[in-house]
Parts: sequence; structure tokens; C-alpha cells
Amino acid sequence: MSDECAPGEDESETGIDESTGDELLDRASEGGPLAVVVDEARTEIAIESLRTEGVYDDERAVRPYGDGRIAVPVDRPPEDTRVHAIVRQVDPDYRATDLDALLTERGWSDAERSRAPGSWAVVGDVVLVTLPPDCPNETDVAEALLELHGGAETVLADEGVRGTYREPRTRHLAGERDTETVHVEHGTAYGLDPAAVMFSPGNQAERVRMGDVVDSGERVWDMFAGIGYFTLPMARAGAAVTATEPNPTAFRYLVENAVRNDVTDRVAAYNADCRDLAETLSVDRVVMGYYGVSADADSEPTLSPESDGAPSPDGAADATRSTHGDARRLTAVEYLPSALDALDHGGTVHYHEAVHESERRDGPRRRLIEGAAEYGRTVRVLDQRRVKTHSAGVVHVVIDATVS
Ligand SMILES: C[S@@+](CC[C@H](N)C(=O)[O-])C[C@H]1O[C@@H](n2cnc3c(N)ncnc32)[C@H](O)[C@@H]1O
Repeated sequence: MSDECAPGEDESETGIDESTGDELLDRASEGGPLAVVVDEARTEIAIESLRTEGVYDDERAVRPYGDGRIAVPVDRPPEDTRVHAIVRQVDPDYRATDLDALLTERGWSDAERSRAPGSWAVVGDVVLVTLPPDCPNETDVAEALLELHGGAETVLADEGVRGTYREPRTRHLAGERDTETVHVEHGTAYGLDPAAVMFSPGNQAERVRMGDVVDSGERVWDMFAGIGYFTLPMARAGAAVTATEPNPTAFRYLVENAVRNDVTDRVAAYNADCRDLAETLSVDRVVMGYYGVSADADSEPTLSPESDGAPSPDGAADATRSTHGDARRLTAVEYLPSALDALDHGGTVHYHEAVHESERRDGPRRRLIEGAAEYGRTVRVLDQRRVKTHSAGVVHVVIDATVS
């Protein structure tokens, strides 16, 4: 155990070989609150791992420890996260825990603070913030967000997603220009560049749930795989996943993420439009995690926790055409024939839609049942759940159903 104020002094005592907490804590002395020392390059992964263990202390700042290492505050020694050493922090920096307090410190008036952003998302070491149009000073906001999130390196303005490939529009506000990062969520590591591919923090519970619903050995088709949002948790749970993704950038991350999560033997990834593979597949479960909507909502922010920026569900012209040359983004139900081509009788479908509140209860269910009936298939709805609020008056829902 060493004091954080004297990095390196007692490495011989604590040892800098990677090890878990117990043996290092034995050497602890009484003193300030605890921190763990990790390589700077591993900071984000370590923070997520510590958070998952429930030991990360976000009330104190992450600080440099010298020699390319970082001290990350913890409440108690971690059991699973591998660290170089456990140290006591001398004179720790306690962080203001909300944006309002940080903006007050920067001299913002009550009126100005009422025009500060109300929500943002942290994806790996990148903060994505949706700025109100009348935000008084975006640089102040960005710097305050970096202060608030000790492990963050960059702040991007989230200005929506566009086109069939759901490509984000972002603007650099503060911090590092390199925005490639690794976002760790319930043990699944998603490598991505949030400036190049979308990531919807609001879908977190659904990503985790997909890992829970599959059985080991099940054959799954993730029709709209992206960087592996659903593919990765399902493959980690033992499913054999076919993943289709036409966007070359998202596909590259999908393949890299299969390696990163050690599931290459259970993921067959195709850089293809899902419709081109449908007839070749025979699966137990299909994930239809995409919904087509109108161009007007393409201007909506999509990376904030409560919105993934897909446009409102009316159907209209689209900036990016698919390889099939569609003049507009197709609606979810228009992909149903492909899903049913691949789905064995008795198999399960997870059917996503963005739907106006007014028809949330019956609309998606009716479209799924009637769409399947056109292909002589019978749907039994098991469950319908709200994934998140999509945009004003629009919710993202998913139906679980068996299809015979
Ligand atoms: C970003 S995901 C949707 C949200 C995602 N399920 C989540 O949880 O955040 C949608 C993906 O579907 C892909 N896509 C669009 N059209 C497609 C098609 N015809 N076949 C396969 N993938 C498609 C897009 O490129 C995009 O990566």
C-alpha cells in the first residue's frame, strides 16, 4: 500500500505485477480513502469493471499516478478487477457531482443554468451531449462534463443520426480528438467510435436482456447487427449468432468486437443487407432491432439516454439508400418476410418498433400478427415491453413472440 502522493516510491513494497485486491490490501496502512492503480490505457475498462463490481467511487476524481498509470478511486478493494496496486489517496479531489454545481462555479446565473443540457451519455471515455439551441456557453458545458466524468477524454455534441446506416452526426467540443473507445456494459466490451457509428445508451437494458433470454447452442439471427449490440451478449451467453450488417464501418467494429469478447467461434458476421441472407438461414430466434421512420426525425439527437434518434414512425425519404436501392427506410414490418424466411416454425422473434404513444398498445402487435398472417404464419405474443422513450410522443417498444 502506498500513498498516492508519492507514486512509485514504494513499488517494491506493493509490487506492480498485476494482481487482484486481497493480497495487496494486506499491506494497507491506515490513511486516506482507497484508489487502485491501473495503466492509463486501461482506465475506462478498469472503471467499468470496478463499477460492475460496485466498488468504483465516482465522488472522487481519477488522477495521474505517474509512469503512464492512473489512480482510480474505490470504496473497497476489488475482487475481480486486476490492478497494479491499491493505494491510499492523500488529499483526494472530491468532484462536484452535478453539472448544475459545476456551472455555478463557472459563474452561470440561474437563468443561464436553466438553459444547460439536462442529459448526456457516457460511451466509453466519450461524453455525448445534446445541447439546447440556446445553450449559453458550450465550452463551459463541455469542460464541466469532463470534470464531472473523471474517466472521460472527449466531449462531443450529439446532433442526431442519419440514413439507413444510422450514422451519427457529432461535433467535437472538448478533450481528445481521437474518439475511438471501448464501452463496457455488463461484461460485454463494445469497441466503437461514437463519432462514426451509433450507440444508444437507452437500449442498455434490452442489450443485457438479449443475453439473458438465449439458451446456449441456440441458433440466432441478429438481422441489424451494428457493432454487435445484441450479437455480443447473445454469443457470450453461448448462442450461435449470424449477424448481418451492411455499413462497412459498423461491420469492422462488429468483427473486432467478436474477437475482443472471445466469441469468434459463435459469431458468423456478414457485411451484407439482411435480405440477401434470409433464404439461406434456418434459426431458432430472430432479432429485428431496427425500425424505419420518417426523415424529419433524422435531425433528432439519437445518442442521449432517452433517444436513439431514429425518426418518427411515418416513413419518408432517406439520405442513405440501402444496397437494395430503397427510396426510403423500410418500416420494421417490411423486413418481416425476411425474418420469417429464416425463422423455424415455433421459433421466437423480437420485433422492435418506434411507435406513437397513441397506438403503442395495439399497433405493433397488429402489424406483426397481420404481417405474419400474409405469409401463412401464426404469431403468439409472449410479451411487449417499452425499451425507451424515442422522442416526444414516440416510444421504442419490442414484442417477444413465437411464430408457428
Ligand atoms: C444501429 S442499429 C439499431 C439500433 C441497435 N439495435 C441498438 O441496440 O442500438 C441499426 C443497424 O442496422 C443496420 N441496417 C440498416 N439496414 C439494414 C439492412 N437492410 N440489413 C441489415 N442491417 C441493416 C444499420 O447499418 C445499423 O447499423
